[in-house]
Amino acid sequence: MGDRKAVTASSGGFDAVVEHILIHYRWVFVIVLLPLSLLYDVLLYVRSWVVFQLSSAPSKHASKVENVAKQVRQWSAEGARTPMCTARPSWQTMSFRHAKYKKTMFTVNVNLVDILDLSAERRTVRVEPLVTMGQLTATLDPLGWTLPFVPELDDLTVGGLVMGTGVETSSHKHGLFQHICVAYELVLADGSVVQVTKDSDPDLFYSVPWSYGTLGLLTAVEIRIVPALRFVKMQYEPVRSLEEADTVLRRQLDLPEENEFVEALMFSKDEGVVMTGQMVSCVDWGKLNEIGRWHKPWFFEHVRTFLRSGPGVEYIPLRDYQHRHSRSLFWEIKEIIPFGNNPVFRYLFGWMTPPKVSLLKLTQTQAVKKLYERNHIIQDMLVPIEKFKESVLFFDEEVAVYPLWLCPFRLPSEPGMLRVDKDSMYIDIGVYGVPTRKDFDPKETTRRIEAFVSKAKGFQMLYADTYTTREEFRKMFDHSLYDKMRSRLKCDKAFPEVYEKVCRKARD
Ligand SMILES: Cc1cc2nc3c(=O)[nH]c(=O)nc-3n(C[C@H](O)[C@H](O)[C@H](O)COP(=O)(O)OP(=O)(O)OC[C@H]3O[C@@H](n4cnc5c(N)ncnc54)[C@H](O)[C@@H]3O)c2cc1C
Ligand SMILES: NC(=O)C1=CN([C@@H]2O[C@H](COP(=O)(O)OP(=O)(O)OC[C@H]3O[C@@H](n4cnc5c(N)ncnc54)[C@H](OP(=O)(O)O)[C@@H]3O)[C@@H](O)[C@H]2O)C=CC1
Ligand SMILES: CC(C)=CCC[C@@H](C)[C@H]1CC[C@H]2C3=C(CC[C@]12C)[C@@]1(C)CC[C@H](O)C[C@@H]1CC3
Repeated sequence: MGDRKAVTASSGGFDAVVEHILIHYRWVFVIVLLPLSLLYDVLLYVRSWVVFQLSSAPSKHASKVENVAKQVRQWSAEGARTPMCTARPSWQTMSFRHAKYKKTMFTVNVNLVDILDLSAERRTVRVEPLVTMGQLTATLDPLGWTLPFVPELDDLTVGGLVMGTGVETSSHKHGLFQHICVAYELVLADGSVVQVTKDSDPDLFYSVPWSYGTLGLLTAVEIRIVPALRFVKMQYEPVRSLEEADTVLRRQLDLPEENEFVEALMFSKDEGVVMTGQMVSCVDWGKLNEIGRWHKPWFFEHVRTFLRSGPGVEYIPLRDYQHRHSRSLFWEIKEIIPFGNNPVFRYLFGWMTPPKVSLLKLTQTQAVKKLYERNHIIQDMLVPIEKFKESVLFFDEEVAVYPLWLCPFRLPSEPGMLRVDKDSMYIDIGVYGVPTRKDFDPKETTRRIEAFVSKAKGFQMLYADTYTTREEFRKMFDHSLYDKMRSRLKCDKAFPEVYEKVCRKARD
């Protein structure tokens, strides 16, 4: 990775040798982690299986929520000395950083991990906040239902996606994760439990998304579901310039009835592949590609082959499609297991991959962390689709990291943090990897990118590092409804402001 030598040379003697081994041979440790990751998943699986067999989750939900409320009352009885946050340890979460505030705040156990109810009539599923995307697709897809879209990475939780955000390739039709949610159950700062919908309390309903747990503790979410078909018919269309990428993307976005899924990967600023897909129940068996099987190439490498072979069509099982970037952690896995896409490795060990993000986070050493800090960027920027070309060129000048993930999404004009004047089409530009520009500086470069995005009327995803000042942050995100709700719900002492949770200073 990038500047490995510089980091290694910064220490001397024994430390330098250890650091060298940890950085250059991290894959050895990661391979040891693989069976542990698998064991972790198996234990979760057994636990969920037992819960399902006992059908115990729905009947226990109320008492688990009461336990959350009891902790909030206890916080108040103890004098409300420090603000509250969830007790979920930082290493389990889907972001590179660890939240410092977990060590100082009053932590509330929100240990709610089950799927509660599926209603075919209402077309919704009711879940607890720690239910993961992997768990939901494994449950819903075989029953013939699925989420309108499934944010990638199996271990993303419903709570994190509601309080943060989620975006995927059907977002051009369905919007962000908040737009497929119809009701929230929350424990508020006074210990009361409320059920909120768009109609019952619009102010609270619209201010929950992007509030990062700073208005209340989420204990259940009702999410829309749609009928699931077994396969996705995929069309791959290579593009040879940014202009062409823009034209093809817009053409495909103009056909929402035909295209359930729209996504693109740019492999340089002039070369990429636009992918469109529809759910189907019949396949041309000769074109079936079960990309989720353990020995299959990493999905982004598979996509790259269409640059050589030209346009193509194939069929992918639905769940394999929904988790297509999970096995390669988008393309981050190549920094961790450089030979992971080699067929020998895939056939022998592919069934144990990916290593769990949480275990990678838990076991990463200071040396690796520093290396990532200095030579790596993980950012998602949400910009109006009109700014697409300009943004890719800007990212290219600043970091030139490829592949670049492009995911268009619809942003309705609604109250809340993401305020737009009219319903608009945006695009998520995801940059994950080692910048190849020599003058990359984690802070200064990110600040320039943030300023560009803000000027373009865009938004930064906040699981990533934000270096904005409080004023810049408030300019990017509309706080008017949020401030009103914090005052109505008396959040001042109970929860920090969003900025205090997401700014770079709040994270290690
Ligand atoms: C009808 C039905 C009802 C169910 N009801 C419930 C329920 O009430 N409560 C419940 O918790 N589960 C429930 N499940 C989920 C069940 O536990 C999953 O089907 C199973 O856990 C997933 O295993 P898999 O081998 O199919 O997927 P895998 O391919 O092994 O899992 C894919 C990924 O999903 C993630 N994952 C899978 N299951 C879990 C989990 N339980 N927790 C965290 N991550 C997970 C893992 O990270 C893994 O990487 C239900 C399933 C069905 C079919
Ligand atoms: N495809 C996609 O869209 C992807 C999205 N992401 C991002 O990852 C994050 C989700 O990761 P995940 O590990 O699931 O979530 P996290 O545990 O990181 O939680 C994210 C935020 O939500 C708050 N939160 C979570 N659950 C609750 C709850 N029950 N009550 C109150 N607040 C809660 C957390 O508060 P606290 O700090 O108090 O714990 C935290 O501030 C999101 O920010 C998402 O945008 C990442 C990768 C892909
Ligand atoms: C699709 C969207 C919106 C975001 C995808 C983001 C992911 C690529 C990152 C989210 C968490 C990241 C972490 C890592 C790689 C990139 C993510 C998966 C590591 C695994 C990189 C290696 C480190 O040692 C641990 C990191 C944990 C978080």
